[in-house]
Amino acid sequence: MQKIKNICCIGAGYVGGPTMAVIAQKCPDINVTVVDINEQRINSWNDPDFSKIPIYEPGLADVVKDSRDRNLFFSTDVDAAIEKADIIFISVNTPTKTYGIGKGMAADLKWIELCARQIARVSVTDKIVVEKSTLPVRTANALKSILENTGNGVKFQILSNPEFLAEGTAVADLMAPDRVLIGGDVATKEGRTAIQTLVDIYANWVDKDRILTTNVWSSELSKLTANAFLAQRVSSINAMSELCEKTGADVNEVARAIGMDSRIGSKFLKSSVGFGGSCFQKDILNLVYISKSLGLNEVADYWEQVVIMNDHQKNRFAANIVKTLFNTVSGKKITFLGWAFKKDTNDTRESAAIHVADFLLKEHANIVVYDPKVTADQIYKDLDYLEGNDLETIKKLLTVETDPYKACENSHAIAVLTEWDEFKTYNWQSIYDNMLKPASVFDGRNILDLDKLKAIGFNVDGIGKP
Ligand SMILES: NC(=O)c1ccc[n+]([C@@H]2O[C@H](COP(=O)([O-])OP(=O)(O)OC[C@H]3O[C@@H](n4cnc5c(N)ncnc54)[C@H](O)[C@@H]3O)[C@@H](O)[C@H]2O)c1
Ligand SMILES: O=c1ccn([C@@H]2O[C@H](COP(=O)(O)OP(=O)(O)O[C@H]3O[C@H](CO)[C@@H](O)[C@H](O)[C@H]3O)[C@@H](O)[C@H]2O)c(=O)[nH]1
Repeated sequence: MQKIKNICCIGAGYVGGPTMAVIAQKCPDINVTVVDINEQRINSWNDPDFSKIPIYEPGLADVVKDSRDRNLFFSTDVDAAIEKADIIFISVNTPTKTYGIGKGMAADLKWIELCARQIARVSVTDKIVVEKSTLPVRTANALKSILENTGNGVKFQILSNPEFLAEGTAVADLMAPDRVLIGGDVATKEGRTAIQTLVDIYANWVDKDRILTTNVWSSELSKLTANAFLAQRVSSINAMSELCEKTGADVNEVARAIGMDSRIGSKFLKSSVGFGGSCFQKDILNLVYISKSLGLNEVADYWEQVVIMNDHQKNRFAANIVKTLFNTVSGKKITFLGWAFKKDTNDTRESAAIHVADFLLKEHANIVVYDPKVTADQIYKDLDYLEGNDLETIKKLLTVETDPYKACENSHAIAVLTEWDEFKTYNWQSIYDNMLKPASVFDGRNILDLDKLKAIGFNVDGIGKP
């Protein structure tokens, strides 16, 4: 078996950065170089102040501190890292296509293909190429064709090793994963050897029973399937939340009751303003697109409903704010607590907050946002790309505060968009005293004690609450 000395990871994002930091910490004999074309991002990873690394994840700064400049390196020199690597992880973004065939559905594989062509051009020794990005099933075929047809005659083995970490718990998930999935060419000896090489790396800290090996297509499809199932649970409980509101049932009680059935399980049953994040919607739409492309229309429709339900949930949360505030929010100050798509991350991609803000801005509301980890710059960027929005107007209507109490002052209503723990510990009496009356709270995460808020004098609205 080949002794692995150098690993390269292309893409220093939410997956590449944390994943490689953990590999470097757990495998001190291997040099791990994470490369990216985004110079600013690489500079932040190399910042002498570890609190300034570009991704906020509990525990991540310490892991990076442990290995950086010892056997963990961040660089923009992609060619050099590829050249010396035995294993290359591709961990670049694969967002939904915004143009051409498959627009709004298919995964955009532009960056994946660029990586493959660069690996082929630069490589002068045999390499194992690992798909770490989430990819449509059968992408390994396209990679193989590019690597073999544009390369220098060296041999490539392609593995699929999807990442299952969730943001906010990335380090814990990487340290103790439920499973590590490795797909490869099980039909050939070289394929099996490549699979074993990657198994051996993970086996440095992951129990062998949790390392699963499959054929490459099963591995690629399992990633999309896992996200579809997880998102489906959220949409399912959110669908029930609307029914709860109409019938006097409480969605938390329903979730608890069904979750105690061991066949259903209690996780991922938290009703919310809707799921966000860069993965769920993108991956389901990709699954829908693949199914449609294969003529499986019923399969496509089944999964598309998960996204349709999620859009409905975000819309009805925003519409309920307007309705409750006497059918007009024009000129009214509404405070958003939270902007990130979930707690313990500074990631805002597809956050429900963006959608709710867009809805309320179209109703001419004045919005003030407080989020403990998201910058004002990021918030404006998130709104800038929405169709029909003009940033100058938005900046007049939406402001960002770094003090939550100030953000709530003189406001008509507070909407909780992210489940940050600190929101639970605020002095809600003092917040109430400084708001306009009637003062409303719309808890899009069901984290606040609504009875207590009601006793203070707030009008309260939770998700799926009678
Ligand atoms: N974010 C998550 O929690 C998560 C979890 C599991 C899987 N995934 C999947 O992992 C992949 C990466 O996701 P992410 O959230 O880390 O994305 P990201 O946007 O945070 O990072 C991707 C990085 O790749 C870089 N990049 C793009 N093309 C490049 C090229 N040709 N050469 C060098 N660098 C290049 C970009 O500059 C960017 O910094 C996606 O396929 C995603 O679906 C994400
Ligand atoms: O009961 C729940 C659970 C989650 N959510 C929301 O769902 C979204 C996604 O949450 P989560 O799955 O925890 O975070 P992600 O970082 O998006 O992780 C998902 O997407 C990743 C990218 O593919 C996968 O690797 C992970 O396994 C998968 O959980 C967030 O907006 C959550 O607030 C709920 O509303 N209710």
